[in-house]
Amino acid sequence: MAKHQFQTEANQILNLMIHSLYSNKEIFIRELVSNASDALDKLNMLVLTDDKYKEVTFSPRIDIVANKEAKTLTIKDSGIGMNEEDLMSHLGTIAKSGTKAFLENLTGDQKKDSNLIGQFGVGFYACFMVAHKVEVTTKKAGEEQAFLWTSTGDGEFDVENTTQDGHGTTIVMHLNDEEAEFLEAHRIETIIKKYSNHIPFPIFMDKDKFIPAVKDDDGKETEPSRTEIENVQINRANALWTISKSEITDEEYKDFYSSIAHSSEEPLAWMHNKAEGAIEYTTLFYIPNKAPMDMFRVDYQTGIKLYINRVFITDDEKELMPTYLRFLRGVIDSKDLPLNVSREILQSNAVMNKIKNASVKKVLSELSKIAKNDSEKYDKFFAEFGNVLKEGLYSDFGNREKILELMKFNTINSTETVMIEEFVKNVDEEKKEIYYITGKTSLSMLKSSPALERFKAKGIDVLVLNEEVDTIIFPMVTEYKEYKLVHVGDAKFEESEEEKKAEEEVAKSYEGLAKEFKDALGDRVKSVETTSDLVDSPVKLKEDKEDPAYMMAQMMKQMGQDSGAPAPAPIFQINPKHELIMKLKDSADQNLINDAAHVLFDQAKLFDGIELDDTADFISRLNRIITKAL
Ligand SMILES: Nc1ncnc2c1ncn2[C@@H]1O[C@H](COP(=O)(O)OP(=O)(O)OP(=O)(O)O)[C@@H](O)[C@H]1O
Repeated sequence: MAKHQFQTEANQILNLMIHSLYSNKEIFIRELVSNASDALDKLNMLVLTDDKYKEVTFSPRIDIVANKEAKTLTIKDSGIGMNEEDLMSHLGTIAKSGTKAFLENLTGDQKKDSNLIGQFGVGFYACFMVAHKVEVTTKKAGEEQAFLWTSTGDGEFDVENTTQDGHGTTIVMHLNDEEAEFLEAHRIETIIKKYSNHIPFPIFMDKDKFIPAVKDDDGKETEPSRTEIENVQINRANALWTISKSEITDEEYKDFYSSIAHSSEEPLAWMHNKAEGAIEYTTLFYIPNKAPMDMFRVDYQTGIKLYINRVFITDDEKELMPTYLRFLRGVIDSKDLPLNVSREILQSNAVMNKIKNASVKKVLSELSKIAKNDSEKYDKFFAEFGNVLKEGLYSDFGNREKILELMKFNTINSTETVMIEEFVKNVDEEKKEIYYITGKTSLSMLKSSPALERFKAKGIDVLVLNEEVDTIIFPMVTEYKEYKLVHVGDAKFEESEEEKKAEEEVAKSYEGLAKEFKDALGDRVKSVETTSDLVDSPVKLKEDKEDPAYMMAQMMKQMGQDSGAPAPAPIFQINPKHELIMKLKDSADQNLINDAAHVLFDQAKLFDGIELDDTADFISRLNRIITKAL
């Protein structure tokens, strides 16, 4: 017998199972049955596609045996099984991507952490919530040697050779005294119906069967009533997605979600679609209630399982759906793909691509239906997944218009978010320009940005995009139908000849102050100029989009890289109609002009959500100005 230590993260999860998580213990059955079902899926595919497994018989079943005397619960499957190497790596270390995120998100608060466990497939280790000792006997299909893995969950596990008739895995859990409920047939059956009713393989269990008394013609009892033990199938074992929609109840849809998403929460919505025609396929997609914890990690786990004619192929293929729909959970099943499809083939397979493209269109149109018919639900969806969906605006050019129509926008004129179809109703029909502002600041701050003043003065509504991703994505979105999307900084309004002339004159009369500001600020600004865009604010910053450094930085940003180079110097714009600027023009106090140039520049940066280089300098200059004013 060889003793081994659990890897650190495995140990942390184990400790948590044993000492912290007391609510919703029943999910350990879901987790083990789901592993058994995965093991059957894997063997099914190998038997059908790999000559090495030609001799292996595939007779799929899962058995649950409760032994009240010995206080053991056993879950047995006739799946792929594990060899020594599998046992060591799968049941001793944790390689799952979500694990780290799970451990990082733990709060130490029992209640909150119990909820987290629901969002996260806890896997095999969940059995230690109810058992003080677990024995796994297993033999891999096509191999000779069987192994026994034993652990009491105290940091170590043993692996030794053993014998076993067929291939597959048997897990015996020695239950803690207070967990006797999990030995009751009706309790187990309820749990199976709740979480595992629609896994595609049958689950069997012994159940008491009541045999009524036998009576003769006179009504005299010839045989007393008795109970017999009968081994029965306790789940429906039908792949839910293959059943027609009208025959599936909401409860069944929800239960299936719970088994495939390992979640105790209800899904927000589901979409079940059967396509018949040149290519036949079925999809069943769910939108979860909450974003998966690993959604913004590069190593996120996919939630779509691919089946080929009901044979499970993979649940680890990120190409099945575009990454901006990575929150979806569900199934794609098609008869029209080759069973021995490899990952490379899958990615370039024309049938798969057609299924993928049609599925994306379907999901987007279903989302649009929800947005129209159930705005409350849609708002919930958008709050959780809006920023992920937004990624589609640059990664899925073909569906850009549809994705844009699924966005919810803040605008300067509305207190609630609006959708673009609504928004364009108020856009000038001649100019056909949709104006937007982006910035990494709070919504209220961005709404009061000086750059919006001329729009407010003209009563023109503007989309206010204050998420960091917006600053990267929206410069790439230039059109919506016949409308142009224009950044507020690039918007041009027609001016009469007189207006232009007047502006030129104003600019001339401010040349002196502009030069003094430029001298004071040096390389921090590219140039200083007057602007007619401002109403209430004295100054604002403008990016010089012609500057090669700006273009370079923008390109790097779009590729998701930070160039590390300092941001290119902006153009500093001053408002000649503002009292402060007018007074500075007439001032002869060079020190004051110098301080004001710095304070105003910093003020403009703050409005744009840019951190100050030297806050102490800003404060001391501001204080000097105030002192002078007193
Ligand atoms: N009954 C089984 N038969 C064969 N292999 C198994 C069985 N149970 C577990 N395993 C192996 O152990 C691994 C770890 O299982 P665990 O339940 O901890 O995580 P998982 O199933 O990979 O992830 P998740 O629970 O999130 O789906 C599995 O991926 C599988 O390789």
